[in-house]
Amino acid sequence: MTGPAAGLDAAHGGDHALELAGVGRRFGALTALADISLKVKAGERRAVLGSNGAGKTTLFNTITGDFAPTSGSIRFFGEDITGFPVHERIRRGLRRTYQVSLLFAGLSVIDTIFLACRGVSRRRFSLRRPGPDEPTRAQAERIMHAVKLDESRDALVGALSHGQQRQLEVALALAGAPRFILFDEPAAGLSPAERRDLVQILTQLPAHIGFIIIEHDLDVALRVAERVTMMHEGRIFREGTPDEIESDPEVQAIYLGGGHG
Ligand SMILES: Nc1ncnc2c1ncn2[C@@H]1O[C@H](COP(=O)(O)OP(=O)(O)OP(=O)(O)O)[C@@H](O)[C@H]1O
Repeated sequence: MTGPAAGLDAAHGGDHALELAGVGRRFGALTALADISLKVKAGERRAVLGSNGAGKTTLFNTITGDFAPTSGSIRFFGEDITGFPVHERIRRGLRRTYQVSLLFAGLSVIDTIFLACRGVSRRRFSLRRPGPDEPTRAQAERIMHAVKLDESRDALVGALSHGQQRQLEVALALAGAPRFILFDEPAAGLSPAERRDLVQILTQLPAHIGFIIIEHDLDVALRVAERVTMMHEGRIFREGTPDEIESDPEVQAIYLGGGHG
């Protein structure tokens, strides 16, 4: 094995952040996910692509615990989390972002990030007012810098551009000590300049934080991911490097709408 994945194998003793074995999810008669087996190494950056209704968001919901799978098992850093509630998965370092914004318009950027850091810290139930040198304040400042929002530090969330709000959502996923993040279409609705910022933010995340990104913008997905998993009608039908996926005729036929390049 060569490239970034080889180093990861050595560094993590072959450990996987995520291991899905035979995961399925039905909604009544509809099979949204069928027999999904997927391994993502610790620190790996993976894109999951597929047309509308392929099952990508359902896949995220089963990993986070929002939906229980109807079959199969899910391991997170070796631990079977299949039956765990959402908060137990968060406690172990799993994070996600949503397609639809869940931000509070009336809070400032720094307060939003601070509260997110506080919410996942062990001091969240403390009755003492946090002081100016409280460690979560410093963490909030670092995260704000990592998502390029320094200049909007005291702006209200409702006054941010759509792109800045998406950057803030990435910040929320970085609160606490994330080990793995699920990004659900973070580039949706962004301008070309905002997309470039997002690519930079994602590629500059600390190396130990792995992620899966669902993204319709191929340019973004293939630039930030080391490996790509293609889904179609609830199943995985291809996995490979961005180059392999981009030049695959079947991928082109199904996902890129024909044109066997
Ligand atoms: N809560 C639900 N109840 C019933 N059916 C659902 C539910 N969530 C998803 N589905 C169905 O499961 C299938 C997969 O949907 P899913 O949202 O996972 O696809 P997707 O690949 O994320 O699509 P998109 O790119 O449009 O977000 C679809 O047929 C969808 O209608």
